[in-house]
Amino acid sequence: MKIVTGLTNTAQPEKNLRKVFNTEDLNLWYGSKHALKGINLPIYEKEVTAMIGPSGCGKSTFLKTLNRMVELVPNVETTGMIHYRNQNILDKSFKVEELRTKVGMVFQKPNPFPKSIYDNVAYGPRIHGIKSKKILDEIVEKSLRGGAIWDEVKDRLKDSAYGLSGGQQQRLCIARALAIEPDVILMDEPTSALDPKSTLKVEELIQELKTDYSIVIVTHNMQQAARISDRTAFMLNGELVEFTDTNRLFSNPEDKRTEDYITGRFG
Ligand SMILES: Nc1ncnc2c1ncn2[C@@H]1O[C@H](COP(=O)(O)OP(=O)(O)OP(=O)(O)O)[C@@H](O)[C@H]1O
Repeated sequence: MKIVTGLTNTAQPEKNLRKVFNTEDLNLWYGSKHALKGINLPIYEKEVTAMIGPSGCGKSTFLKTLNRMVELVPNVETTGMIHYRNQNILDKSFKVEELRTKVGMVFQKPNPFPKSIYDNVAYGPRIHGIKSKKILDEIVEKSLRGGAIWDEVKDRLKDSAYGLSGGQQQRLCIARALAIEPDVILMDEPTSALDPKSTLKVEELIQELKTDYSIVIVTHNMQQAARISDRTAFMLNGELVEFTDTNRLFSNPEDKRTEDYITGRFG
């Protein structure tokens, strides 16, 4: 049975890979709503991991637990463990600021700051105490190149970021995330507000970025997961139903619920 076409990625055997994150029996409640139910999920280094599943299944919630952003919502309770490179980030003694320097995030809608292109990218490094213009110039250029947008903006770095197209703004936001030299980049439906051409550019960029970064991407688009990820996690009603090599998940899923979802029977 061939369900999704265009499968090109074959993930490496898991035993050869290091984990950047590993969740153990992770549960999360929004008040009385049990949104994550006993999730055990490893995120491997320098891979693209896709999170798929129907609306409301907990994909974004899972993503936001990885940088502890979910704690900004009132009445959230989390149990279990989230290991980030062998430290439990849910441990009371763990400093969330440390995590923010290691884990960057790109959101669904491009959200540049109301600042110049240059200042958007220099923002994070400045917060981390970098003052030297020369060093900031270097970081800005390197990050914009990394975000595959340098050539388009190098002559207008002092212009407002709001003057860029939506697709350019999203690549700027990726460049802004790169400027803090993260270890992991979390992406919450990063192309859902973009046109097909910009989507393609961002997808190509994600493929390039995995050489240096570990990426977790939430996507509604199964073709996109199939195109760009090495491994895919399918969630349903707060549970992790299946997590495996993307090729395998889309061509030979183990769980009937995964098969029903990827063949479009629900969701
Ligand atoms: N701030 C919140 N307060 C209460 N419930 C919430 C909150 N955020 C999310 N939820 C609930 O938690 C569940 C998981 O939501 P989440 O946004 O993680 O799902 P999702 O799979 O990312 O959905 P979508 O694909 O629609 O973005 C849903 O039932 C949602 O209604």
